[in-house]
Amino acid sequence: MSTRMMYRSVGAMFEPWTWLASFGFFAFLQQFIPREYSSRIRRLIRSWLHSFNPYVYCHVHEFENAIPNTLYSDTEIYLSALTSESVDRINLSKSKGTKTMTVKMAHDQERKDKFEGVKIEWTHYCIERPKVMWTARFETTSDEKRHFTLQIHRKEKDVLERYMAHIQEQAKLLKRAARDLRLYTNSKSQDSYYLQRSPWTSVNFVHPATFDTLALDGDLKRKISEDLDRFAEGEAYYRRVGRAWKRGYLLYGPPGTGKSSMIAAIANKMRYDIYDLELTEVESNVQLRKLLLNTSNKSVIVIEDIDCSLDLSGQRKKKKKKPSEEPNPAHPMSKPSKEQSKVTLSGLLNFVDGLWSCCGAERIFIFTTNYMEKLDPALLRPGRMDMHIHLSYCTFSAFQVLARNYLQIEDHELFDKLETAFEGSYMTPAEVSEIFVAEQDFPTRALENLLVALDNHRVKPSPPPPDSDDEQEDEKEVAAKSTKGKDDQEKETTSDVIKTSNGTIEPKAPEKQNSIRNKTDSDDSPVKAKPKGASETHSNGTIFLGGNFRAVKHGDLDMDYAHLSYDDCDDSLPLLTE
Ligand SMILES: Nc1ncnc2c1ncn2[C@@H]1O[C@H](COP(=O)(O)OP(=O)(O)OP(=O)(O)O)[C@@H](O)[C@H]1O
Repeated sequence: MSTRMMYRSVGAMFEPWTWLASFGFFAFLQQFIPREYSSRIRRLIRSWLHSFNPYVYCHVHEFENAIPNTLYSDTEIYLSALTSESVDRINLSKSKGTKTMTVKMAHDQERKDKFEGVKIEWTHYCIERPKVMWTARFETTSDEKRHFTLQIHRKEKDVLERYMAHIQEQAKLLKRAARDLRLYTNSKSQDSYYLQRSPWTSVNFVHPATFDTLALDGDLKRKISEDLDRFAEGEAYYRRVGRAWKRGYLLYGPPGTGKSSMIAAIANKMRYDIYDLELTEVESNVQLRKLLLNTSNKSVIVIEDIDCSLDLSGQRKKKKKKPSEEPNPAHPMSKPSKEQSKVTLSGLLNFVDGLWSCCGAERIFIFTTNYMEKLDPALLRPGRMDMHIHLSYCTFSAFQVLARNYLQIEDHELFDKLETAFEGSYMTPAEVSEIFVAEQDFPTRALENLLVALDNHRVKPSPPPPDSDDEQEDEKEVAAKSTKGKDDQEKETTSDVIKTSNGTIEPKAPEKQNSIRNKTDSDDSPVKAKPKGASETHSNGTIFLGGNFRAVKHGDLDMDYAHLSYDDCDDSLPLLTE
């Protein structure tokens, strides 16, 4: 070790008190002076030395009373992420099965940091101590004691508390960013489902979608991103208001508009694992609950195409079977009928916001559907899904994101033509991106092909016919109820505007706009009748309405809430007038 290094490691980096101790000064003192005097001399020397030293020192040990000190690991993560030119040695490690490498500060390395304008210096120490292991062979091993020492000017030490809180916060974010994500499935086709200890099987989740690559209306993207940030930071808030720390999003829109991509982007942003729940594989409400209990915190629980997963809309209306028709569970040959063993709507609702859903924290539930109007209103009720996010056909601004990602162009002479062509055309982002992938090296050709394709997509794709008799019955029922009580019913609205919470009104092309609806507890008032063409602002100030949306009141059982459906929904739904 060079003299300079020696000086650094033993002297300059230690506080003066430690410096003296390291030279055995006090041991020497104790040998010649009686104990009571030596400790007094120690105290005097210490205060004398401190009066010269402008710094205070703070030690963060790896263990406190043999218990791991979380402040040490947070500091380690935080400091390892700080770039420093003075670093000449670092420790690298990687565990089996992880994709990320860990960078740690080596012994005697220092890092300089600045917080609120105050300079802070850190040094890492690993002190090796020989240790005898009482094994059969009397092995001698070494035991490392590690700690960080922080040096800060005496006058500035008031920032310490805030600084340490900042370190913990940053370490939390860094830990989250370094996590390997997993994608879980409950699909039985994987391995022998029943032989596994967990009802989920998983693979590493690596998906390139991010909020930057999502082709969405910029405003919508910002709103979702901010909502997620608020949620991630919301532990104290959720505790204060007495709500479970979870959030629900319903993504709806035609196929190929980015619902799955958005789920991946959300998981990547939050660094949450994804639990892709295949509802058709779940045999009972009890099994559904078990699946929920086996999910981890910080996770996204997804049910894709919820309208196709189960016949949720019809189940509540199914007639009760006569006792003679019910299978007898006591009978040895009796098998549960398909209907009996399947998940029910109430089972699913409990899964989302029942008591069991609160066992855990930081969970995001996401349901997706291509046909919002097929969903049971109970699923749409405020409090269940906090946000309804409409992903729709590609707009010019969404196209610009795709052009940047796929063709790496920000501008082009054909952009003006394309902007006009996007109006009144119904192409999904998936269709646009397919054209771009095919011509990825020829941007001009890609844009020309897109112009032709936009022209061929002037007719709006029609919605699929109702799936089942049940559905038609449902709709008839809704229609019958709607005409009965006209007083509290809603009206058709053909407004082409969206009113924002700050009062501005923006023109919107119907069905071409991604929209978002906040569903909060204050949002449960029935939709009032509105004159034709009116837009609506909810009591919570959230925008919604526009285009040819039609307000529909669900008079179903416990429904006290109305949702807004498309203008292209089944015409058997009555237009509601005052
Ligand atoms: N909004 C978007 N932003 C970026 N890429 C998109 C978007 N929408 C679709 N794509 C592209 O199209 C492909 C299909 O999109 P995705 O699977 O996310 O759509 P979806 O709405 O989930 O469709 P489905 O309802 O059929 O499941 C994706 O791989 C992605 O590349």
